[in-house]
Amino acid sequence: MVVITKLSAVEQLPITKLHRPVSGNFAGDVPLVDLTSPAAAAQVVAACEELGFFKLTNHGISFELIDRLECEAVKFFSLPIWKKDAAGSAAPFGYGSRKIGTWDFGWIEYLLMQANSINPALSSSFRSALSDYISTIKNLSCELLELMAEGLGLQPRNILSKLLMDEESDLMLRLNHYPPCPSSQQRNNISVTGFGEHTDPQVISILRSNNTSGLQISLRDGRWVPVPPDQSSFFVNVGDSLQVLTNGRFRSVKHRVLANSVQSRLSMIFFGGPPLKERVAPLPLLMEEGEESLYREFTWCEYKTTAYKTKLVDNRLGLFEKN
Ligand SMILES: C=C1C[C@]23C[C@@]1(O)CC[C@H]2[C@@]12CC[C@H](O)[C@@](C)(C(=O)O1)[C@H]2[C@@H]3C(=O)O
Ligand SMILES: O=C(O)CCC(=O)C(=O)O
Ligand SMILES: [Fe+2]
Repeated sequence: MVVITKLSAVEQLPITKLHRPVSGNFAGDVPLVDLTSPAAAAQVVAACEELGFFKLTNHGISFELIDRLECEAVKFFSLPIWKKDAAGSAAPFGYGSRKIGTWDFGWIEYLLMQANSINPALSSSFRSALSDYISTIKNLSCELLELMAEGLGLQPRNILSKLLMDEESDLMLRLNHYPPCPSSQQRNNISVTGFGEHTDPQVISILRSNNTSGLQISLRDGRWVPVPPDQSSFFVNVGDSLQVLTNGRFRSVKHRVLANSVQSRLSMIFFGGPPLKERVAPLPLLMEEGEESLYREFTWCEYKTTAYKTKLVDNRLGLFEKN
C-alpha cells in the first residue's frame, strides 16, 4: 500500500523566514551544533528548546565506522526477500517492509534491532559493524545528554546520560531503506510518504543518512521544512521522554520522510530509552518553585506499551498530559 501526501497550499509557498528567535548557527531552518565549540552546551539547549532538533558537526566519529555499517546495510537490503525475512519479523525486532507498527504503511523497508542483543541471523561482518557503531553512538548520545545537563545547569552531569547507561536501558537501532519511488513527484506537490509524521517516544534519537533528501521537520509554526541531507553529520531529535524530563522545556520534534523519486535513501537511527521500570517525570532540579508537572506519572514501560498501540500521527504524549 502506498500512502500519498498532498502538500497543502501553505506548504507550497516559498519559505519565508518569519522569526529567528535563538542566536547561533543555522543551516536553513536547522540549528547547527559544533561539538568542538566552547558554546556547544548553550547551542544544544537553545536548539532543543526552540525545535527539539539539530544538526551535529565536528562529532569526531570516523567515516570508516559509518561507511562500514552502511555497506553492510546495503548488502542486506539487496538480498532476496526470503533471506531478509530470515532476520525475523519487525514486530518486535527484525525485518519489515511497507508496514510500520500496527496501523501505518510507508514506502520503506527496514531492520529494527535491540542494541544490546544483536540479531544472530545477520552475517558476522554485519553484526560486527553493528556492534562497533552502536557502542560509539551510545557514547555520543551520552556525551550530548551531558552537554544538555551542563547547558541546563544540572548536577550531576550524568543526570540524563545515566538513563542510557544502565544495563537494562532500552536502546534500539533502526536501519531504514527508502527505495526510489518514481511516482513521488515533489515538484508537482504530490509526494509518497516514506515514514509518516511522528515524534520519537524515547529520550534521544541520533540519525545519520546517506546524501538522499526526504527527511522533513515541523517548525513551531507548523510549516514542514526539508532537512538537507549531509552524510558527514548527525541529526539529533529530542524524544517524548526528554520533553517530559524537562517538563516541556525541550520539544519532541515532529518529523517525517517523503520518498525520493530517483535515489535510494538509507538512514540509521539510534534510539536511546531508559530501562523499562524507570519512572519518567520532570527533573525536580529543573522545576521552578510552585511549578507542577505537565504530565501524570508513568514508567517507560507504561509509555512504550501505550505508544506502540497508537498510529504514527497520534499525539502520544497528549495521552499523559494533565488537564
Ligand atoms: C506506529 C508506530 C511505529 C512505532 C510504534 C508506533 O506505534 C508509534 C511510534 C513508532 C516509533 C517511532 C520511532 C521509532 O522508529 C520506533 C521504533 C519507536 O520506538 O516508535 C517506531 C515504532 C515502530 O516502528 O515499531
Ligand atoms: O529514516 C529517517 O530518515 C527517519 C526515520 C524515523 O524518523 C524513525 O525511524 O523514527
Ligand atoms: Fe522518527
